[in-house]
Amino acid sequence: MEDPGQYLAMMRQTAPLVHNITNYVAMNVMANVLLAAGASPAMIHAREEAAEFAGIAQALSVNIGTVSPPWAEAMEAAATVAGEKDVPWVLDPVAVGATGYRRALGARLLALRPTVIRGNASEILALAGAVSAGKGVDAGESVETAENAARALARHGGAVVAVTGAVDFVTDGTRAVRIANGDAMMPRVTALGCSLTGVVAAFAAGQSPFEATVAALAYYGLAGERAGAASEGPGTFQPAFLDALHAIDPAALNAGARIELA
Ligand SMILES: Nc1ncnc2c1ncn2[C@@H]1O[C@H](COP(=O)(O)OP(=O)(O)O)[C@@H](O)[C@H]1O
Ligand SMILES: Cc1ncsc1CCOP(=O)(O)O
Ligand SMILES: [Mg+2]
Repeated sequence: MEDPGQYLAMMRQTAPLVHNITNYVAMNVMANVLLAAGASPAMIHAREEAAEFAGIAQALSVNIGTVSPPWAEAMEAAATVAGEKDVPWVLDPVAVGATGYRRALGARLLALRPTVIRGNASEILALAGAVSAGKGVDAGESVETAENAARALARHGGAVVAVTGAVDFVTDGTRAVRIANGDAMMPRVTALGCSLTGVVAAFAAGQSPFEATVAALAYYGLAGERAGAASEGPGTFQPAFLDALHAIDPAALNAGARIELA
């Protein structure tokens, strides 16, 4: 992709209102990540208002990390409205293969046709119906292992599918790319995957989902590289990562993005 920076520029210009139905662990981290990137996050999960709010947001992210039945109801209602109103929505199927409850909810959310699905390799494999070796919320497989599952999910559901890990993979079922940006410290800090899903939603607001997703992943990985170079471990990585998200501009993204056709 020639100019991922243009998608960052447009996201910042729009400063989209991103509605997130996320988990207790990610709530604060994700809101700070979205603010640092230049979006406006709102964490709203009550079933009494989630659908209404999805209709006024510019993008929605749905994350099943600490889901329980009332939240699941809110997720399904919000995703339904997003579909009706052409609000792009991104599914983060956290630990979807771990329990029958999660597998069933994952299937129901998939049927509501997310615009983008972003997960680690084990989550994408499980969502596609394969057996996976996920360890709770953490991946047990390499990204390459899930590439065929990602292609099948994308072709079947019409979503852009992003598998993240050491080298990320994104496909819309026809096109596919790999993004080599990132830092090995990122999976050692909780909620950075969840927060990435919110950033993908922000980029997808009013922009072509495949290109927006690729640009968001390169931007996020580049911020991880900068934070890794500026920190000494998981503790200092977190503030350095927020600073890097804020500091990276479109020119820096174009210079640092490592995107290749797959
Ligand atoms: N080993 C790694 N090296 C570099 N970047 C990584 C590595 N593992 C994950 N990342 C990056 O961390 C971010 C979150 O992805 P991931 O850890 O796969 O999500 P999750 O936390 O949902 O499992 C992505 O930007 C991804 O590229
Ligand atoms: C630890 C944990 N437990 C339930 S949700 C959650 C956060 C997972 O965040 P991420 O997938 O971004 O690492
Ligand atoms: Mg995750």
